[in-house]
Amino acid sequence: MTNEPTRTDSAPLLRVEGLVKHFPIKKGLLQRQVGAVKAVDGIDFEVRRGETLGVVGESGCGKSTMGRLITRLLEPSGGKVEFDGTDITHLSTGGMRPLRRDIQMIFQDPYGSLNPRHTIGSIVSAPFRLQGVEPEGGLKKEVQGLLERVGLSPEHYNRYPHEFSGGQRQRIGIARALALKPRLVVADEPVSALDVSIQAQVVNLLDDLQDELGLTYVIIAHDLSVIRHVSDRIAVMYLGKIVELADRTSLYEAPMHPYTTALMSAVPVPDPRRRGAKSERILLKGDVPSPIAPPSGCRFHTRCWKATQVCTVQEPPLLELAPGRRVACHHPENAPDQVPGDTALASAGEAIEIVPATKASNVEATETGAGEAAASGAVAGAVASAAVEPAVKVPSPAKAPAGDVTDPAAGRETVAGAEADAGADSLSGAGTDSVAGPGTGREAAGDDGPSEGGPAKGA
Ligand SMILES: Nc1ncnc2c1ncn2[C@@H]1O[C@H](COP(=O)(O)OP(=O)(O)OP(=O)(O)O)[C@@H](O)[C@H]1O
Repeated sequence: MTNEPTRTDSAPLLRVEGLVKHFPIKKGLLQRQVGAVKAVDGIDFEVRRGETLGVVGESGCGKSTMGRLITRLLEPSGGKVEFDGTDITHLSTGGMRPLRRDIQMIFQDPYGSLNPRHTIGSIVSAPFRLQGVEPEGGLKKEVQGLLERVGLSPEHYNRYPHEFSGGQRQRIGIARALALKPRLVVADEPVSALDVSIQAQVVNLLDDLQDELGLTYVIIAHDLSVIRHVSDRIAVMYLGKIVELADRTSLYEAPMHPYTTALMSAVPVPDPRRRGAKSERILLKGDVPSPIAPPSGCRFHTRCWKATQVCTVQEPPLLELAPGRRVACHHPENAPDQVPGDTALASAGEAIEIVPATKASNVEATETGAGEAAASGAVAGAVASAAVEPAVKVPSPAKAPAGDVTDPAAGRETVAGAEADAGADSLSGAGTDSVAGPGTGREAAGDDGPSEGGPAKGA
């Protein structure tokens, strides 16, 4: 069943160079452009065949926009997207149509992305209709086979989305995305709208399908426990930039970018016997700056405890500081300082607060609802024995109380959001079913079909 690569195995399936997406901000009667939201601001990476690239970062850092750019649901403002050697950056709707079979997207909100008036059979068979594909044994048989493959019953063919639990609806979305045997699947927060008890099942299903179908994944998530479980390599994003790109083990064991270090210190330890091993967490103070006017130099310098003068004026390039590890930082952790002896910023000492991990977990639990539960319960439960404990080098503590890390989602309304691309045609399936934006509602744990008990990736 594995899809055959059409080019040499060593060439990446997806290559992204200098990718940019600026959403124009328009004002007044004449709708003059007065600025831009720099959602994605020059990123480079590649995705190898058969791997899972995890993309992580705080809300508003541009993860979803990046996902929509590489699936060409959005038209890039600059840079290049190459899929299997073909430049798809500015392909028209018609030009993209044949590639829709190969590139699919799974969305966060399993309910909003399924048309409530269509039966499951009609939803999952939409990609075949849109692409004019007639499966060998007939459409119904093929769709029922797909339903079975994602852990649903073929009898569900004539039912409607509202009859299913959140986890089951996400399985339907996955069946639709996989209908035409794509080669690249971009999943945007595929489990974050699900109850934590269901998350592990869906993550394991994605894992199994990857092995079975030879899929390449880009999985976008803000939950580091989910990312740790699914990814081979991980890209960490901050304010429209990739600040670190590394294999999973290196990233979790010895993060190099201070932002990654702070993120990793927040990862709960799933094994209760090892909880004591992690005693401190780095809380970043201050808000994420606005992507309309990001800070000069290194975008993270306003919240970084290692920031020096050079960080305010010179943007650090994403450099390979160790084999397979790219980092954009003048003063990385676990690597030689790139600008030794530079004068520290006065604000650096106040940038963070070090708190005991247990207190921090409580804060997180009340703020996000399920942070630790997700890790220790469902998803990371599957990898508990293989959990990597991040080595957090604790810098000198600051004194003032921690501020919230907030969503910079500035001015989404004020912006010409509708620019969101007439040019971007719908993904197959999503073309007939409405695709909602990120959902927030958590689904109650319901009957979620057979549970998956697949082994954890790399465990
Ligand atoms: N259509 C749009 N028009 C204008 N601004 C947008 C649009 N889509 C996203 N943005 C802005 O671009 C920035 C990046 O948003 P994006 O959704 O990509 O971030 P994210 O990391 O996926 O966050 P989240 O996890 O909250 O979805 C945000 O400031 C957001 O407000």
